[in-house]
Amino acid sequence: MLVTGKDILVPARAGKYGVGAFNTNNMEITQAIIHTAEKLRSPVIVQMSEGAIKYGGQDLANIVKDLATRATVPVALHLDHGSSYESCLKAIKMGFTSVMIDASHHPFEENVAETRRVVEAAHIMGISVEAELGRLGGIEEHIVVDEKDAFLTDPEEAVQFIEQTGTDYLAIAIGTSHGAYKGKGRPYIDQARIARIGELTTIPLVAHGSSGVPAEITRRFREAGGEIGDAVGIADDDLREACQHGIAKVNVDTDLRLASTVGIREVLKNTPKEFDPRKIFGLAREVMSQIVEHKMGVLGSVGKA
Ligand SMILES: O=C(CO)COP(=O)(O)O
Ligand SMILES: O=C[C@H](O)COP(=O)(O)O
Ligand SMILES: [Zn+2]
Ligand SMILES: [Zn+2]
Repeated sequence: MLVTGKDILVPARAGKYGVGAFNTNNMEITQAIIHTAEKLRSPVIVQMSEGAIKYGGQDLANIVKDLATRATVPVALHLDHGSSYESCLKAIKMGFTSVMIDASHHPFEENVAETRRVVEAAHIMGISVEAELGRLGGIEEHIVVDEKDAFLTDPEEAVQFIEQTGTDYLAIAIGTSHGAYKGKGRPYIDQARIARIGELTTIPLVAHGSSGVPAEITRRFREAGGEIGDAVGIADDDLREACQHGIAKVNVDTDLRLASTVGIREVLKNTPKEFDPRKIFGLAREVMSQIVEHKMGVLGSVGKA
């Protein structure tokens, strides 16, 4: 069933488990996400970035909505990193049940004002809202922040921000970053900061940049002819702990990108005569489903629907 993000995330925060918010860009990714959720009786969030909307538009949103409506587990369709009020309203018009307004690169007061505007409009239509405070390290789609200049979310500011905006859930900067290169060794994730923000707040918290970049996937990627450097992601144990402290929405895109490319590369490499798209995208869908299954197990959302 198609529900709002709040319907899914409030019980997750209360029950101390995380719900995967997976980015989609096509039918196969959407199927891997929603069919796996159905199989595991897990709630799930399917998200589309503005880039995904540019690529797949209403066609893709309709695929998500259709699968969500026919699923018996709760599914939300969420706008990832909405860059403006207009972008959020456009997504709501397309049938999204949850939107993110990401004004985190603006000064605090402007972030509050822009977020408030979105919250007021979205709530009239029964849609829930994610906002962001603090900056992720690494590369965001709208801003490049040097690792050391990136600033993490201040707990007291988070409390003020939530009070002043009425946002339903809040993305916090805790050391994670987008993409396949999250640092060296075991990337830093500030558990004490999550715990402090968790103590001071009651709304669900959101972790961006939460792909695990599993070694087995990068190994297969290379083995099948792909080129990737010292890729590293967030450890499973770190995500488990974060969910104990208040993280309820866990964003994953990179892992599915890698998994689909591994599937496609393996078919093309191992069967050079193959040109049936169902074979080529079929394995990609299977590898992505395994990633989704693993993540749901780690986050503890299995059986919660
Ligand atoms: O935060 C994300 C989408 O908003 C995705 O993060 P990853 O790059 O770690 O998958
Ligand atoms: O956080 C960003 C997501 O990984 C989406 O990336 P994208 O804008 O390239 O679709
Ligand atoms: Zn951002
Ligand atoms: Zn993100």
